[in-house]
Amino acid sequence: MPQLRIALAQVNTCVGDVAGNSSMVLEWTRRAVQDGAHVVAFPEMTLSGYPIEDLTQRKSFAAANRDALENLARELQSGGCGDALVVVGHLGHDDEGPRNSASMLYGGEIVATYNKHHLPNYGVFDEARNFAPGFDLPIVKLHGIDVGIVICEDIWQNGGPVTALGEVGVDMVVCINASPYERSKDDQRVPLLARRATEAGAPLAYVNLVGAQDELVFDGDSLITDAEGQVLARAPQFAEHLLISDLELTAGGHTSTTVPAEPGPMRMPAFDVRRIVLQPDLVPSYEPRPLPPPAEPLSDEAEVWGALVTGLRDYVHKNGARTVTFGFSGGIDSAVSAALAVDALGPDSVYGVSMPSVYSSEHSRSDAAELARRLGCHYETHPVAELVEGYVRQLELTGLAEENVQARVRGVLLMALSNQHGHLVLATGNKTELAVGYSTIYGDAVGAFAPIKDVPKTLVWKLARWRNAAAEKRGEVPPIPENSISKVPSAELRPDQTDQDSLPDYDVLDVVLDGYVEGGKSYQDLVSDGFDAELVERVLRMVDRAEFKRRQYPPGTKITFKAFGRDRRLPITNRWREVAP
Ligand SMILES: Nc1ncnc2c1ncn2[C@@H]1O[C@H](COP(=O)(O)OP(=O)(O)OC[C@H]2O[C@@H]([n+]3cccc(C(=O)O)c3)[C@H](O)[C@@H]2O)[C@@H](O)[C@H]1O
Ligand SMILES: Nc1ncnc2c1ncn2[C@@H]1O[C@H](COP(=O)(O)OP(=O)(O)OP(=O)(O)O)[C@@H](O)[C@H]1O
Ligand SMILES: NC(=O)CC[C@H](N)C(=O)O
Repeated sequence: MPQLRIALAQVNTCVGDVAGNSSMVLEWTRRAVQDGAHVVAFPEMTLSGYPIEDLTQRKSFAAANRDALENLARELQSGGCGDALVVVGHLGHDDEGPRNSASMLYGGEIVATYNKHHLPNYGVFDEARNFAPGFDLPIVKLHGIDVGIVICEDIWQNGGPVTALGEVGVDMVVCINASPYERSKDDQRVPLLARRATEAGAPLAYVNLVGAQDELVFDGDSLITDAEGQVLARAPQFAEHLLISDLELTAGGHTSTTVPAEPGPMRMPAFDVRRIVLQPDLVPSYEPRPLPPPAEPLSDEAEVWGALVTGLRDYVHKNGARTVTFGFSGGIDSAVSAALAVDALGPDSVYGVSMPSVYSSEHSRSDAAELARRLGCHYETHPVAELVEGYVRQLELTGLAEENVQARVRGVLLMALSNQHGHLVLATGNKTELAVGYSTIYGDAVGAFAPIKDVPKTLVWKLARWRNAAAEKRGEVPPIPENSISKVPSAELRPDQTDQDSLPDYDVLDVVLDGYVEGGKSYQDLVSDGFDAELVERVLRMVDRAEFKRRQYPPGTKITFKAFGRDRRLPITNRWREVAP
């Protein structure tokens, strides 16, 4: 039976760094070829990075991609990798406009290019705005094996190129991806891949991007299934990885180049099938190796933690910074943000600041200091009482105006430290606070990046407990002081304030928010679910009114199905309310 050694290069690219991304392809292909790989596949839009948004409109950027691709083909050949089929994603451009393309490089040439057919245009994706769809279906025969190529969304829609490949006949499908992480996404991906492999009647090799780009995190989790959809090999999540597998493939001797005509919206117009033969019937002789054991999927909390660490680390490093600073209040949000920052950047890159006001409790200082001690990060104290008093006296402030000045003075101090020392400022708000507008705009909401902005408050506590338990299991000191987890949450902006003075209990609030924001439920749906009508009305009003605050909040890592921002785009000026006033 013909054998093919395939390498899936699960790499971390950077948007716009065409030269760096090309060097990465060269280096990883060399490694794969040294290990005997015949096919090496890289993720979607490897040369450009993903997503590139309106960079697609820059002809100079498309030209740089084209030059890099041609150079790459030559350099692979001169570097001794010319006998491997290298599949690489890049920005294409032709008479129809920008394309989301995958080219196949072999023998120093670009032997075929496939343009993504299904362009996702929902949630965080705007590909119909950015690309023209493709209808070419190149199938490359290497060592007698027919290899078909598709790109990410092509497997998420019924019909289209995978159906067509199944009908004309292929021996293997390579799917290159930039599939963003969200909780439980692999519950969808794995059955989906199984369905498409069955439809194509061939094994499916799925290579995904890893790393983060602005608010999106790509988890990797590349895998290979057999023709029945059984997982044969699987790469770990949130780590670069070269997954090399020997596949026993049946050479089907397919010759058809026409997809049987079958009317229907998914099949119009027909695909232009082209078969390209690279090495007629040459089957290399080599000793097949057993498949590596598939990587185990992570638990829910481990997966979320991995996503948050990756999102923060790549945002900081890819934007040229090394250090971060933010307020350590002794509360749970800043404690979890600090543990994440230390896991992402190392303790020497994290600068915690305690900024007590006249209303700050003793435990806010001692818990913050204990957090810094456990994490081994930098820590200093800058009291804000006198600075706040200056504003209060001069402007004769009272009530909420006085409360918010405390949060704003802290914001000013952090921005000053950022300017002085070059740290990025982190905003520590969680998804629940963002939903209901429970933060002070230009106060605790200042920052470059908000690592937990898509994490509901109840999940923040769960993650804190999980992170501490994981440390204990490894024989390490749990990073988060128990008191920060168990204390009653408070903004400490006035005497004896607690979050529950202004908000419903977080356990209930998070369920209502999940229904309204992620589930898209109406007021009536939520009342029918059994929630108190007055409570639902109050929560929905808070959410609707806070759009202006969310729009000005810093970017942060998406982990849920519907994160605020690109996933949920609402007008700021908006008089529509779910419940009539
Ligand atoms: N549509 C709109 N577009 C743009 N701006 C709009 C606006 N509507 C109001 N505004 C402006 O927004 C401002 C009011 O918002 P803002 O100043 O934030 O004040 P506000 O939302 O009234 O109060 C902040 C709330 O967050 C709580 N808080 C503060 C600090 C930390 C925490 C925490 O737990 O982490 C919680 C605090 O206890 C209080 O309940 C005003 O200047 C108003 O003019
Ligand atoms: N005394 C303080 N010293 C330093 N930073 C503070 C202080 N109080 C608040 N902050 C900053 O403002 C953010 C908002 O905090 P606040 O205590 O008002 O509410 P919170 O949402 O309960 O957050 P946390 O759980 O971190 O306390 C904190 O996460 C912290 O970064
Ligand atoms: N890059 C893409 O086409 C991604 C879309 C796809 N539905 C996914 O999330 O995996």
